[in-house]
Amino acid sequence: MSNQTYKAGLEDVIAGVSEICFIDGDEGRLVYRGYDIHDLVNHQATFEEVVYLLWHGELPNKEQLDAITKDLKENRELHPELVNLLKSLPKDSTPMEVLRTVVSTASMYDPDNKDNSREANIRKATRLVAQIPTIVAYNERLRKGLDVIPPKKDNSLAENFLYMLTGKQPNPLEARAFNIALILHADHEWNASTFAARVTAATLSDMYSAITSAIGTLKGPLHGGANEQVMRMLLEIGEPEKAEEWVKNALANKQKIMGFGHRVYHTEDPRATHLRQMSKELGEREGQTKWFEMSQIIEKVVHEQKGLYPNVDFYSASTYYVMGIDVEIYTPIFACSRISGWTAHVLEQYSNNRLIRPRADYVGVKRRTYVPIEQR
Ligand SMILES: CC(=O)SCCNC(=O)CCNC(=O)[C@H](O)C(C)(C)COP(=O)(O)OP(=O)(O)OC[C@H]1O[C@@H](n2cnc3c(N)ncnc32)[C@H](O)[C@@H]1OP(=O)(O)O
Ligand SMILES: O=C([O-])CC(=O)C(=O)O
Repeated sequence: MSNQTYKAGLEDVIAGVSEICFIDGDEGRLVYRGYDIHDLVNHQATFEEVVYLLWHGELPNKEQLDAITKDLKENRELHPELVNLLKSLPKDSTPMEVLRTVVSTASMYDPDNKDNSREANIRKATRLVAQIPTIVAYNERLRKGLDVIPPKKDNSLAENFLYMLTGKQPNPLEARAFNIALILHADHEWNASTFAARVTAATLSDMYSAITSAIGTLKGPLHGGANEQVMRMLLEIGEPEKAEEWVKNALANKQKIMGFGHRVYHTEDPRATHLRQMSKELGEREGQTKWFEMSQIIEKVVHEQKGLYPNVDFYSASTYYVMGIDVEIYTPIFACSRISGWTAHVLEQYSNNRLIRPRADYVGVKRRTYVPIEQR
């Protein structure tokens, strides 16, 4: 074993085959089932269409889109015991801890959980995509001591999430921006959380266990947790005039700037192109341009000094902030979208399964003789 090569962090290692998502990290391209994300966004696709595409491999026709949209709408309500659970969790839990716990518990209330057929797994995936936004929005209301706002049937998934946060129907620009954000975060090949989901599924464990693994993995600040850290950084800097000096100091102190760098992209992350534009447009509309201005300064300095580009988390932070969304739920919002990709990957893993079990290059002591405790 020891003379085999390995890559720290499995960098660029191909760990399996997939037909779901393609990334060209040099060209900055992201493709879902053959469709470029720029095309999906520019043609104003809905998130529901993208969910269908990821699960089934084709864009839906009108009938198929109506059917998945109806299924997703009809499955938004949580089991009453899950609402009770949300109310009973410690008040200082983070929204990602709550999401991980409630999704894990939801498996016990899912009538299909003991059935691992593709049909049952599509029904479970539908419930997960439909209910994760409800879990996040309900918890957000409860966390603030407010009553929950039940989902509204005629809303799209994007509109409904924003509606459940405030009780107000979102304006069309916000709803469109949020729908785009959901599309952009939907899938990203074998990123850490998706890989965690696939490793769990590959033991033939159930879909909820796989998704619970994925949520725990997304939570970390090197992955989905970075979007919250970006906003905390912008809030700490406070004003555009302070941004350049702040970032230069941070870099001089070898600090990582959250929202920059990526394991796969060596150029602009194609999602950042849309999110940058959305952050600018929504900031102008809300009369809150300073977060975008600050972000632009940070982007320039980090690129000049480190040659790094913003990733998906950088401009999503200021976009959500000017939409009035609390920083604490930026990573759960990522999960509201990525659940579409996670479930697509779990379905793909089951359809062509092999246990995922790599080896470690053991570099510890090879052989020792047991020493009785009184002689140590
Ligand atoms: C949805 C997502 O998961 S997107 C990623 C979200 N995460 C973040 O935004 C956190 C900040 N970024 C990072 O920590 C990294 O860029 C990662 C984890 C995303 C990718 O990491 P890796 O591919 O392992 O790159 P690695 O950490 O080895 O960085 C390579 C070099 O760039 C530097 N670098 C990478 N990212 C950053 C950053 N954000 N700020 C400052 N320097 C950075 C590293 O310090 C390292 O420099 P060195 O060679 O002088 O030591
Ligand atoms: O691909 C990755 O490493 C991280 C990720 O999930 C993304 O960028 O969306």
